[in-house]
Amino acid sequence: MASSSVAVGTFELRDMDDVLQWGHSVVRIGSSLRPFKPKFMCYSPKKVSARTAHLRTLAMQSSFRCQAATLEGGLRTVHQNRTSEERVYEVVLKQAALMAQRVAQGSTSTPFLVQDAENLDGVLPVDLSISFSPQLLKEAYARCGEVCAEYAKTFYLGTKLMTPERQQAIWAIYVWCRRTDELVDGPNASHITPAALDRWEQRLEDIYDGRPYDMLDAALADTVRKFPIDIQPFRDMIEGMRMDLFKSRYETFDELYLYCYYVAGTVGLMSVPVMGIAPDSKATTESIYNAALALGIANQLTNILRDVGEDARRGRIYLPRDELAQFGLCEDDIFAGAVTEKWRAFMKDQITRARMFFDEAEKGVVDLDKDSRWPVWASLILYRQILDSIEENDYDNFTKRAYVGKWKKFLSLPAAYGRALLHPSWTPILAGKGFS
Ligand SMILES: CC(C)=CCC/C(C)=C/CC/C(C)=C/CC/C(C)=C/[C@@H]1[C@@H](COP(=O)(O)OP(=O)(O)O)[C@]1(C)CC/C=C(\C)CC/C=C(\C)CCC=C(C)C
Repeated sequence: MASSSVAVGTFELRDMDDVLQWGHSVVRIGSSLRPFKPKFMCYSPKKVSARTAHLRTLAMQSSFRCQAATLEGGLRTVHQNRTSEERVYEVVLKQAALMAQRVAQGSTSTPFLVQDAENLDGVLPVDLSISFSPQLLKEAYARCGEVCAEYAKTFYLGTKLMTPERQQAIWAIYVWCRRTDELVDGPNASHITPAALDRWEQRLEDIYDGRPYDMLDAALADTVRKFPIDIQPFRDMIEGMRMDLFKSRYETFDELYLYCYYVAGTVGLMSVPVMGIAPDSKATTESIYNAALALGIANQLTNILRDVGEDARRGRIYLPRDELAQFGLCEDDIFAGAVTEKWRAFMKDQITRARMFFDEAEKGVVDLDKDSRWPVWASLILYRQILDSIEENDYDNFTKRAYVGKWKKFLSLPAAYGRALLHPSWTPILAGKGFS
């Protein structure tokens, strides 16, 4: 799309006001009856009480009004006076609007059909004239499944519970994310330049235009043709990899939040349209996307807290410099790697914040389609336990790698399965009884 406006059905969304107005009304169509107020997380773990939802909404809307959102420009456009969270929220709104369009058209529990794409003119850049050979696609998806099984065995097993269309789509997305990550984290990372990432982005555009470069790309091209997955989260993940090329220090949590969105929050946004929303969910599409975003952020924060020592040995510090300073710490303390009382206090705060993001994510899992809940719960529970393990290591994340042992992992699976059985309509009854 070349313009800054987005056509959704018969609507033309020109700026953020339009998106807010349209999004807030449309996301409530069908099963989504409760208006959703964006609840921004509190950046400072010290101020857990946070601002009121009313103030948050007002602040967000007035800042949105001041600056018409350039949706197409994504997050690369310069946005003054807005927090990263507000900027990322624009992307959430756009994804939710796309998905809501799908909800308005019928059930989300079946794959998005190609003919539905005609009703989203301009939103999904699909070329309906292109069709891939079914045999090639079968092989392509099978290869994606193999890669997924090799890198993420437990997660792969979880996807086996999903419908064949969904599991294949998740594998294709997984493989693209893994390959993107490998560009800056894999064996050839030292040869990767911004120009190489630009080429990777061009290849992504080609995937969306129905011109895949190899068979793994073909699987993704087929997936984005079947499901209402917008290109923006994919572009943003590449942007995160660009950030990793030149940035090795983070001044504030706001900077870190943006990085976490780029490399992990995006995964949540890509996954929701495939996983689907439970037909009996009463939640708004927007709130479910928000939960998915929160899970990505929580995972990435956990990853960062686990890998402090390893990252420091590569010259990288992801922990916000201003928050370190609040605890009387500086980057030399990280390189020295001493577990002091100051360090423990700092880590406790960081862990509290990561858990807040997990809590936010948990609220949305129940609203996913029933077959998709188990792998999400499994990955959430397993990743969340890494935080417990950092505590068990007495906050020594310089020399010890926090991990979840085989037995704990094994026991988490039935726990995840049990939670996945929870029905969206049961949550009001179970809330307050320790099941939230
Ligand atoms: C069910 C499920 C988890 C689906 C997601 C599948 C998927 C497409 C995963 C792609 C993951 C990937 C390869 C991302 C590339 C960037 C990256 C490496 C991010 C880090 C992941 C962990 O990486 P790594 O393998 O290096 O970790 P280990 O060292 O082995 O521990 C991240 C930390 C981010 C991963 C982010 C997610 C999995 C997002 C999950 C959110 C959802 C699936 C949305 C769920 C919906 C609701 C409503 C809660």
